[in-house]
Amino acid sequence: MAVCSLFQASPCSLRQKPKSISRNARVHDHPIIIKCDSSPDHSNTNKPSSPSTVLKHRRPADENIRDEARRHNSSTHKHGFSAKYVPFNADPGSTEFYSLDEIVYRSRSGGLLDVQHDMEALKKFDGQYWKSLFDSRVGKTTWPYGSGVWSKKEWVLPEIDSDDIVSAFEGNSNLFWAERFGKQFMGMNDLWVKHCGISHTGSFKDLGMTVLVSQVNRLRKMNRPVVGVGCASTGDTSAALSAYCASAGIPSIVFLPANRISIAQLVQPIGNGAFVLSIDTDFDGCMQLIREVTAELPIYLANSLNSLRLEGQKTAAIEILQQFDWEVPDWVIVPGGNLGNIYAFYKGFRMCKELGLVDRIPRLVCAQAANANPLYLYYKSGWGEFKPVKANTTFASAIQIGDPVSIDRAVFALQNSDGIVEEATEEELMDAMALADSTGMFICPHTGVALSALIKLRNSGVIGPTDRTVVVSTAHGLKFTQSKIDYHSKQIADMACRHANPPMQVKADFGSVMDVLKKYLLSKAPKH
Ligand SMILES: Cc1ncc(COP(=O)(O)O)c(C=O)c1O
Ligand SMILES: N[C@@H](CCOP(=O)(O)O)C(=O)O
Repeated sequence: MAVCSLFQASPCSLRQKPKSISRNARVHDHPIIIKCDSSPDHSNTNKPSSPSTVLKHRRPADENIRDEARRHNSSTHKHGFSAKYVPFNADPGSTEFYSLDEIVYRSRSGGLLDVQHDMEALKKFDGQYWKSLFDSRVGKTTWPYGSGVWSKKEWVLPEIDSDDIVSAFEGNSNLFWAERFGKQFMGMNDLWVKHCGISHTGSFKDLGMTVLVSQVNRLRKMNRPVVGVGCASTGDTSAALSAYCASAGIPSIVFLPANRISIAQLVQPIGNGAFVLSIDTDFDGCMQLIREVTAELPIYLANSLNSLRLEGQKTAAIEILQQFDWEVPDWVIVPGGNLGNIYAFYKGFRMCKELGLVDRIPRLVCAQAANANPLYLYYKSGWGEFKPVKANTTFASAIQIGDPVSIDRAVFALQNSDGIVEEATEEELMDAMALADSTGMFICPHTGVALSALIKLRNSGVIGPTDRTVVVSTAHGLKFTQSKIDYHSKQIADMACRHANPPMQVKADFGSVMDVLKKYLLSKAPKH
C-alpha cells in the first residue's frame, strides 16, 4: 500500500549490615542470605571462566526459571519484611489497617487506601545495601528479578511467594538522553525522557499490573472469591490488565468508553481474550460503573483506585535514580489523568530518601491537557476547592478524565515535592509531539503534554538550562499513530500543524524524482 493512502485511512543468614555484595554472588532472593564480601575475590583474576565453571551455575536442563527460584527460595530464611493497607494520609493515631490478602479498596470512612511498608524492618539495611542489591539484579533472567518491578520485590510486595508472580519482565525501561531536543529547542544539556511506554503492552501500566495480577493470582490460590479482574479504561490499563490476566489464565473484564480510545488500544484486550464492554459514556462514567459492579460481583478492581497498582508504578522513580547512579534529578514531569502515577513517583522517590539511598527528592510537575484539567484548575485556585470537570475530547485521549480518583494522592505528592501543575492546549501538545518526533523520538500525545509543560517552564525560567530534567513518557507512540497522521496531513481543524511533514506525491519517472530530490537537497545543504 502506498504511504500516501495510509494518510487517507480513517481511523546470608546475617543480622549485621553487609558492607557490600559479592560481585560473584547470584542474583539474590532475600537480603539476609546474601554473601557478604568486602574483600575483592582475587581467585579468578584475569582467568576466563572455563566452560565447566559456566555449566556449574546452570540450572538442571529439566528445570525452568520458576522452578529454580522455588528451589532457591525453599532454602532461605524469612526476611521479616511486610506491608499492609492503611487509610491514605491517615491520622498518626489511626489504628485502621487491612492485610493485603483482604479484598478492600476504600478505608472505613470511604477514603483512599495506601500500601504501608514496615519501614523499621527495611531500615535494618542501609541505603548502600539496597542500592547494591537492586543494582545486582538489573538485566538478569533470574525469576522474578529480571523484572524492573520485582527487582525491588522487598519494597513492593515483600510477602508474595515468587511462585505466584505474574511478570513479563516489565520495567528497566530506557532513560533516553534527549540530546538534540534539549539542545535545539530547549537550550538544555541534561534533558532526559524516561520511556515507560517501551514496555510489554506499550505503557507504564504494566508496572502496576504485574503487581495487581500477581496478588490476584495469590488470592485465587487461597480460594478467595475472585472470579475475574475488571477495570474502566481509556485504553492502556485495559491493555495491561488483559495481557497479564491472559498470561495467568485469569478472566479479565474491561469497560471502555465507546469511540474514545485508539484502535491500537482497543485491539489489545480483544486480542488477549478479555470480555470487552464498549459503553456509551466517557471514562468517568465507566469508572463509576466498574466501582458499582465490583462492589456486587466477584470481580477484583484493577484501576489505580486500588493502591496495589501504585506499588509497581513507584519502581519507575527508583529506576530513574538507579539509572543516574543514584543521583537525584532536579525535575520530573509526569502527564496526569486519573492521577495515580504522580503519587506513585512521589512514593518511589520518598522511599529512596527515607531508606537512605538518596538525600533529597526531585520537584515534581504534573502536566494535564487543557481539555481535561481538573487538577490544574484546583492548583490555580491555590488548592481552594476541588471541582471535577466534564472532560472534553483531546488527542491525549488516555488522560481525558474529569473526575480523577487519586486527586488527594496527587495533591499530597505535589505539596510535598514543591510541585507544579501545568496544562497544554491541543495545539501545544501536538506541536511538542511533532518536534520531539523530529529529533528521533516517537512519542504519544500524553508525552506531548509533558513536553509542553517543560517548554512553558523553560520559557518562564522556572526550569533552568542546566537543570537535570526527566520527562516521563507514558505510552508508546505506535499506539497513537492516527493522531500523528491527522497532524502530518494537516487535517485538524483550527490547528496550523506547524511541524507537519507530509509525504510528497511524485510521478513514477526519473526526471520527476530527480527534480524533487535536488530541491530537497538544496534546502538541506549547509549554508556558508
Ligand atoms: C498514556 C497515559 N499517560 C498518562 C496517564 C495518566 O496516568 P494517571 O492516570 O496515573 O494520572 C494515563 C492513564 O491515565 C495513560 O494511559
Ligand atoms: N489512562 C488510564 C485511565 C485509568 O487509569 P488507572 O491508572 O486508574 O487505571 C487507562 O489507560 O485506562
